[in-house]
Amino acid sequence: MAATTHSSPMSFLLSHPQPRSATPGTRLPLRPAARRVRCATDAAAASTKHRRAADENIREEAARHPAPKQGLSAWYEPFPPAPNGDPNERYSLDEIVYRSSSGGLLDVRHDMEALARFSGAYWRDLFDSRVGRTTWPYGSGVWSKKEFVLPEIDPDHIVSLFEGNSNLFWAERLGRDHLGGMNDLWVKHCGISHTGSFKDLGMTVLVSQVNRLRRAPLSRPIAGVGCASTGDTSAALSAYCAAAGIPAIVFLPANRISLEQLIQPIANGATVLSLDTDFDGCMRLIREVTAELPIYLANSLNSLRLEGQKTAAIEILQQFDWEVPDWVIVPGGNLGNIYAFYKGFEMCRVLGLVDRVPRLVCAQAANANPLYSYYKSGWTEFQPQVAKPTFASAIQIGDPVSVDRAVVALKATNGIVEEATEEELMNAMSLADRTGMFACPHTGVALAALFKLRDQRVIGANERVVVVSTAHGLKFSQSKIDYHDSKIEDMACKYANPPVSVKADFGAVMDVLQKRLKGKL
Ligand SMILES: Cc1ncc(COP(=O)(O)O)c(C=O)c1O
Ligand SMILES: N[C@@H](CCOP(=O)(O)O)C(=O)O
Repeated sequence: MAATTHSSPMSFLLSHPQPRSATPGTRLPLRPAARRVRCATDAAAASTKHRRAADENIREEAARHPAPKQGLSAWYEPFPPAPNGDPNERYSLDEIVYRSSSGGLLDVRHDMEALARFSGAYWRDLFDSRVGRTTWPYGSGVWSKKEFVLPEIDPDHIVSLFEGNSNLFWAERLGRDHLGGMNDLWVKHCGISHTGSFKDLGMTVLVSQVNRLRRAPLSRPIAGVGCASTGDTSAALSAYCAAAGIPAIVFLPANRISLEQLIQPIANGATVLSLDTDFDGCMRLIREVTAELPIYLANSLNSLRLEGQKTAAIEILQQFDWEVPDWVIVPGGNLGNIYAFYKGFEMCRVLGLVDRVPRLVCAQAANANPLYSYYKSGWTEFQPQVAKPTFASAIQIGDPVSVDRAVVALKATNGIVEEATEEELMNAMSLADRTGMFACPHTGVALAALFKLRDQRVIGANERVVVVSTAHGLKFSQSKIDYHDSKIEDMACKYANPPVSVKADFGAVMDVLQKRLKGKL
């Protein structure tokens, strides 16, 4: 489904004006008012009583107050445990290993007995006490749950941009006016985040562990960190590596990611390879390359990532004051995230922070729906596919690495898989925008699944539902431009709202406005 280039009222949106810059060599004079503000601020700072010495930073301060040792630990185990495999197969998180001895997936396992020495109420209170602080590293929504993530990592090794703590938005109008009077519909805005997607949550964990491995005493010879990407993993990897001073290498499918996503790793100084293949092809290549070169693999095949991503589930519980929603709807591509959500909810259940888990829905684009087809076959036959282009370009994935993880998550939560056509996902996204959001097409996929499940009466009007918004809509502005331009082949673009070209003349402007406002005045 290609959008056409042409001249129209929207075409001004296609050319980007150059930002104005000061003439090279000229220095902008510091205005006297600004100078005054600075002096006043300096004086205020001097009189403020610091918790730490003025020459100490928050990392150093944290090092002076080490958390008490709680005997917690985590390691890698085969996922799922192989029936005839070695029951003792496990690896330290300090090993560089992505696959079990039988070639299967790995999972990070926590010492649940050690965690269970503390009550659910203890963990709830601890996590609540850290929200909204700047104490290193707990100002991060991920590291505020450090004990459930990487309990043993030294805070000094953590690479964090204080990610997480994202908005849980009450979608009042969307639920009430467009979903049959739903009164408890929420959108978890994981994309309103440092690099504009939920990938930040996992990347802080992975890059922190790499940082630990590279530094003394482990001093592992890791030359860089690499990933294949449909645009969001690469953005997150590049930003966290840049923050840590670690080289990043990203493999991108040429012409299949948005311009905004492409510029992110370029700006962050990553080595960007644009490859003439799709995401699945990039994934195969990065796996081969990381087996040959000392490049650490950052895709969610590496289960470290999911430890960070699972904190979004814990955060949702926390934001509802530890009440469990009825449904959580997650758009799925490589399928790590749906499992991460399950893992976060299940860990809280097992440790007594809550008493049940929500039902999960994984939503796929119909053009890239291998999990949906698998689900529809009654989980009998998984067929990888060549995914077709979709406006939800970050989930154009035909051979997801975490398919087995997704099946575990869905079976354990009495979950559902839904799909959305291009028209359904773009309409759902655009309708959500009309109620005050600025959703990305992937969120459109999840919203379209909700519309279907409401129509089928699977989800009730009074149930508490959370739709996970995985990326910021601004990363996908071209798809919105195409939609509002109504020039997408075979799509009615029901909610298109193009700008109106009007002569700069009072009468002409009045005519347009009167027509628009007819019956509304
Ligand atoms: C914006 C966005 N939404 C959803 C997904 C799906 O997540 P997962 O690959 O973990 O299924 C991805 C990446 O695949 C993504 O970038
Ligand atoms: N949407 C992802 C696809 C790769 O997923 P990952 O979670 O396995 O890294 C991306 O943005 O690259």
